[in-house]
Parts: sequence; C-alpha cells; structure tokens
Amino acid sequence: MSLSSSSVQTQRKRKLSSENCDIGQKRRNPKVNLRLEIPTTTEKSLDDETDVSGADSLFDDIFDELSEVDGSSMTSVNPPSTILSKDSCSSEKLPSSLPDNPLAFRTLSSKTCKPIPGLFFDPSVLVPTEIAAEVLEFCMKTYFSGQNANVNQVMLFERASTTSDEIPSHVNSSSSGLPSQLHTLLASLSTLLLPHLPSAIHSLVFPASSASSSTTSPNLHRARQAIINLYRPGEGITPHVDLLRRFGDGIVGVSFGSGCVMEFRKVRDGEKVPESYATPSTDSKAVDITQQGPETAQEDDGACDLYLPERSVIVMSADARYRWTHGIPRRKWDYVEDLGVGWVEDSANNATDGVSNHGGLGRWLERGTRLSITFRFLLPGAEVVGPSSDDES
Ligand SMILES: O=C(O)CCC(=O)C(=O)O
Ligand SMILES: [Fe+2]
Repeated sequence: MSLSSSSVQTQRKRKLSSENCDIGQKRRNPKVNLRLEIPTTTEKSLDDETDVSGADSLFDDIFDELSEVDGSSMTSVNPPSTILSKDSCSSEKLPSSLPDNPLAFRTLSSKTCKPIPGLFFDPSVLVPTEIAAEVLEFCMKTYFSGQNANVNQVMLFERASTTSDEIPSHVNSSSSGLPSQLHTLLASLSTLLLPHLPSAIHSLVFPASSASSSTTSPNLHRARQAIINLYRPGEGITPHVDLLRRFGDGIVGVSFGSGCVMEFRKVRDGEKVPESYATPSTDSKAVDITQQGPETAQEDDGACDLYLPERSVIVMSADARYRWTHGIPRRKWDYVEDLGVGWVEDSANNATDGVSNHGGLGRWLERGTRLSITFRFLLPGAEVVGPSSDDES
C-alpha cells in the first residue's frame, strides 16, 4: 500500500451490524460514508479485531502490557474522595482550576455520579473560541460538505515520530498526516490541560510536548489517530470501548458546535464489551423526549452521564478507557441538571431556542450539530489501517 495520504470510502462499519456488539441499545445502520485518510509507514493489516468475546481477557492483556510499559499511568489518576453533588455546584461558581483534584469536575451531568478513575472532565476547561471556530469550519468544509455531505466520520493518521521533538509548525499536513488546524488544536490542548492533568497523564496524551515525557511516555513513538465524528441532531454513538488492540491508553476528545450527554457505564465482570470505533448514527426513536419528562436519577456507581458542552475536553485513561464504555444516546434533547461554569450559551434567557426549563430542576438542551475530534495512539503493530474489503473502520 502506498504510504502517501489516501482516501477510502466505505458504506458503513462492519462491527456495527453485529448484534452482540450492542449493550443496551439496538441500533440501525444507516448508510453512512466513512472517509479514511491514511498516511502510514508500514503495511500490516489490522483487520483482525473480530473477537470481542473475552472482554476480560483482553483487558488483562492490555493491563499486563501497560504495567510492563508504564505502570505509573494506571495509578496516577485515582478518583477524588469527594463527590460534587448537584447542590454543591449549582449555587456557586466553580473555581477555574483544581489541579490537585481534576476528576472532581464532572458536574455537568444529567445524573450525579461518582468519579470514574482515569476520567478527566472539567467543564470550565474550554478550547479557546477562535481555535474551536477555526477547527470546526475547517473540518466542516474539508470533510463533511459538498460531495462529502453524507460522510459522518473521518479518520486521520499521523506518522509515529522518530524523534522526541514535537512536530514543528512548518511541517505541513501532507508529511505529518494531520492538517495544521489539528496541530494547532493539539498544541492548544496541551497547554490548556497542563495545569489540570496529572503529569503522567499529560505525558501520555501529549508525549512530545511534555518536558518530562520525552523518554518515558509509551506513546512517544506511536502514530496518532484523529477521528472526527459528525452528529446531526438526534444522532449518537453506541456505547463502546475503543478498540483494545488498536489503540493505547490516553484518549482525548473535544466537542465542537454543540454539547451532548455522554454516558459512561462500567463494564461488569464477564460482560461482552462492544469494542468498536462505532459511527454516529440516528435511530427511528430519536424523538423529542421533553414530552416524556426527565429520567429519574438513580444511584448507580456504575453509571455516569455527563453533559459535554461545546469546546469542552475529556481525557480517558486507565479505568475510564478500559473498564467503562462511553456512548452518546440518540436523541435531540438532553436534560441537564446543572449548567455550571462550562455552559456558554444564552442561559440567561430561558426562552431561547434550544433551551427550555421544565420545572426548574434542570434544563432541556436541544442538540445542534456536533463535531467531535478524538485523538488516540495506535499500538505497536497497529500503525496501518489499510483499506480492506471488510475493514470495520
Ligand atoms: O463523539 C465523541 O465524543 C465520541 C466518539 C467516540 O467515542 C469514538 O469515535 O470512539
Ligand atoms: Fe470511543
């Protein structure tokens, strides 16, 4: 296969048609175009991800590997002992940073839930408006309009670095694999998250830019993938764990254009895990659920729903990456208990389109079109995702 950028379109993702890949939701598979851009360095095909049956054993493999490589990453993000309840954050402005306890900022949720080890989410940590606008405009124009109007997922791959230096700004997209807008975004994320992430996690997700990471991060010489998903209102993504044998630890996701609720569910012992890239999709049951009232909040240590406002960032590592699924329910409205400091739309005016207050406990937020960019690192041997007849990518 050529090593230069190439573009492949497929109709849909193989894995998503498999019923045993679903947890909790049945999904239909709309015709979806997937665009893949692959500047790569080796030629090994990775279309071997079909066995999702022994989730536990896969987890064990991964944990063994991780502890060999960098055991510290698994322990550096323990959950805080305190949980911010709905009340504790609805009445007062949260501090803009809490470096010693980043996991406490999981407050924009439709349910109050306990911290997930390895999940960083702070609704006050937002990508600067100008950078977000530039990335969104670039992605929409480049990947999702004109003849790509029915594409909803694009994967870009960046070559593994051969030195410990960050890719310099003069290196253009054709040689690095990522467009300059995504390099700008990555640089901004690295700076933005530096005071918030434990240093081991910062090194894991920004291996080339963390001073301490140049020799220690297992991701330093791994190729990076950026997956760009576009969700029209009502669309979501089936709960899943990102491919265990393809991607390493340390995943960063950014929301653009609209917020949405992301649901996290703890994988139970012995549970079959949907392990997939997954593709945004809609569903015939995506209706206006404001007519049905908010879900009853339930105490469940293994469930956590977070509202991710536009420009917000999540970082998943350790348990959050390996032992919890994440997914986005297919619906057009999200019920959000606490708008908190991350809420940037016109919350002063309850009558604003897309924001309606039903009963004062929370708000229904109408989803707009959301674009997300998720950065992950390919595991050794996974540097190439070649187009193949049944590649699920
Ligand atoms: O849209 C998102 O934020 C999540 C995307 C995702 O989980 C994936 O592509 O694996
Ligand atoms: Fe994912």
